[in-house]
Amino acid sequence: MINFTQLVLASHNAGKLKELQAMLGESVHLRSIGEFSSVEPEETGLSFVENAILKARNASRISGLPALADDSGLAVDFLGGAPGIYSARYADGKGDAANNAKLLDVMKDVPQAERGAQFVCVLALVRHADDPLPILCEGLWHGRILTQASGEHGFGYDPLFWVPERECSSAELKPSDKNQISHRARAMDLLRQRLGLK
Ligand SMILES: O=c1nc[nH]c2c1ncn2[C@H]1C[C@H](O)[C@@H](COP(=O)(O)OP(=O)(O)OP(=O)(O)O)O1
Ligand SMILES: [Mg+2]
Repeated sequence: MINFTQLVLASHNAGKLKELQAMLGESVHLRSIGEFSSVEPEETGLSFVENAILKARNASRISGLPALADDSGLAVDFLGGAPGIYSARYADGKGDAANNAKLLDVMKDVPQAERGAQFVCVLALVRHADDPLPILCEGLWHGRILTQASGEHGFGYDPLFWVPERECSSAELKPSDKNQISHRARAMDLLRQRLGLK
């Protein structure tokens, strides 16, 4: 049984921490791995699943506690699923603004009908660093890539992601609304079911 009062989030991304903590509610306190180490592991996997497990094991090893990791990204149909697991590194580690500028540029002549994309989130939970049976949950969120940035909320590619069911960008959604329908919300819903938290 996992002691949830001491669950470590294997992420250095403040946006993820905020969203995941809001979804989990007050019963579980997520501690950031940043409290234990500022060194980020190299994400050497070839899939979201591999990177999520790698990050969870690393955080559990460093903290000595059960760990939850989130590996996520944006898969653009026109780009054959890129940037995918490389979403955070799309503009060579120059950050969200540079990633977004590069995506807008690459997609600038692509017609509406071919601008489909999905956000992907894989959550991995390990009870300890060598856990042979990580819990894995995946969530997808379908939308389209906008031709210009819009909205101030969220993080990452949110200003470029059109949400058809709400007719606005992901960065225009109230955080509490994004947290009900996003790829991360879907993955977290499955995780809560697996853990018997709902
Ligand atoms: O809801 C989202 N809204 C907008 N953008 C998002 C979202 N979810 C993931 N993304 C983007 C951000 C980053 O470019 C990449 C995740 O990369 P990813 O390696 O999983 O996270 P990260 O490096 O920021 O933090 P960490 O690895 O420490 O958890 O996908
Ligand atoms: Mg990362």
